[in-house]
Amino acid sequence: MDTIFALATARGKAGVAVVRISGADAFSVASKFCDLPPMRRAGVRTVCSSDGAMLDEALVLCFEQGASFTGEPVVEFQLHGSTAIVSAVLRELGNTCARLAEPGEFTRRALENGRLDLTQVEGLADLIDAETESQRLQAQRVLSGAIGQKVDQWREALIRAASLIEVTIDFADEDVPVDVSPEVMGLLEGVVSDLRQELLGYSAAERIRDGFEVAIVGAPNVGKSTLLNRLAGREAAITSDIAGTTRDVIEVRMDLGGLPVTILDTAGVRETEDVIEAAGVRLAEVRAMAADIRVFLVEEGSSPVFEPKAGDLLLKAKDDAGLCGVSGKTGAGVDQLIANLQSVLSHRAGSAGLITRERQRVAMSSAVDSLQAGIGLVESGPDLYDLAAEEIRTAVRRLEMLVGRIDVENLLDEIFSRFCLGK
Ligand SMILES: Nc1nc2c(c(=O)[nH]1)N(C=O)[C@@H](CNc1ccc(C(=O)N[C@@H](CCC(=O)O)C(=O)O)cc1)CN2
Ligand SMILES: Nc1nc2c(ncn2[C@@H]2O[C@H](COP(=O)(O)OP(=O)(O)OP(=O)(O)O)[C@@H](O)[C@H]2O)c(=O)[nH]1
Ligand SMILES: [K+]
Repeated sequence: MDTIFALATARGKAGVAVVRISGADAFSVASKFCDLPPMRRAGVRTVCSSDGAMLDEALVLCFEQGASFTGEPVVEFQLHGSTAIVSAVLRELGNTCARLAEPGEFTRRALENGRLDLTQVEGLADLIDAETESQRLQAQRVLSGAIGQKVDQWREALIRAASLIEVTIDFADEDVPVDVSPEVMGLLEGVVSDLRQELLGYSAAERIRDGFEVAIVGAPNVGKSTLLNRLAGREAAITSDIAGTTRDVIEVRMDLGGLPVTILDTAGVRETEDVIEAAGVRLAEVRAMAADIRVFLVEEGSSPVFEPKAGDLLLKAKDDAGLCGVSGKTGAGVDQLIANLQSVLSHRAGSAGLITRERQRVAMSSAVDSLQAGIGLVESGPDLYDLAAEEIRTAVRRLEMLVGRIDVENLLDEIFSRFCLGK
């Protein structure tokens, strides 16, 4: 396998830039640039090009095979974070037998060497993307390997269930010594109930990953864009006293007490002859209905533009004193609105479980399907035990796919192409 290298830190000026080399030839490649310090002991070294010219005074760090992030021999050059130094070092590395890594290739090697399972790889990708506290905590839980640990327990229970059944099949026409079905049913039902519990936490976890959506809705000119701008702390949307100003859906991403939230400003809802405005109104309704919460701005004496759902907030519009509503203009009531949104959303976020991706959900729910089929077959009696065992083995395979132990080659390109270079 090739020895690879890449800049591991972000491109551009920085205090320090880390260039990582991984692969069987990492030490011989790196030793062309300087003497290598002992394993896992940072050493200050003058890093030189092949013609002996100094490139940088750097910290150098070596990791031995089997005890590095990738599992391969790894060398890190911790350089001054100068774009010129980084370019020179990468150029010189290109003249060795090593080649530039593809995005995610270090992590791919960590997966191939069993340092991480596939869910951990996904957790790592989410950790790199995490922008809020809830995203960080969720990604770290997944990166810790918690899903893999559960899969190991479930797998053990299912393999025991399958082997109990198989013993019975082998006894076919003779007298079966004991009825295994109670124990088998107990094992299968236990796993199904655990899997169902995990599936219940998916939608909240997926929200934490992608962000919750809050739509501001109301009649034209009630002050939706002004409120959005107040929440965003900047002029994200055009405001004016002309009704029908906003036509597209305007999105502002915010960190609401650690939760990722996208606030949507939508077109004011009214009957209109203007075809473009009418299209905006339809879009507003569709997006607002799909959001997690709607904030209705309602003027004195009017009613909400459409039926609120449970958990939606109804506020008096343009309540400049903030007595029972909100004013984007003065800011009155805005802190209370933020607190209310935060409380509703953190309640929903609280039900998040371990699985955060559609791929993981599909693997788990197809395992549940097989196990339910298996349970039905076990209930029908020993004649169908061979089919039941087959369903249980299918469920085991689904769980092994979940952690990437089997059948994932076709998923990897897709997963790793989204990684940044150097990860
Ligand atoms: N400089 C640097 N910082 C970094 C990384 C890196 O690669 N380089 N990481 C990259 O993502 C993260 C740390 N991840 C790592 C995970 C495992 C090992 C490692 O060498 N593990 C060995 C030894 C453990 C030990 O010393 O106790 C092992 O598990 O056998 C290194 C980095 C974040 N910070
Ligand atoms: N007094 C008062 N005026 C406000 C408040 N919010 C907005 N306005 C004014 O009301 C007018 C409409 O505000 P916008 O924020 O554009 O209203 P909108 O609901 O986004 O309007 P559309 O995009 O047309 O649906 C502007 O002239 C604002 O300055 C408020 O809280 N108090
Ligand atoms: K307006």
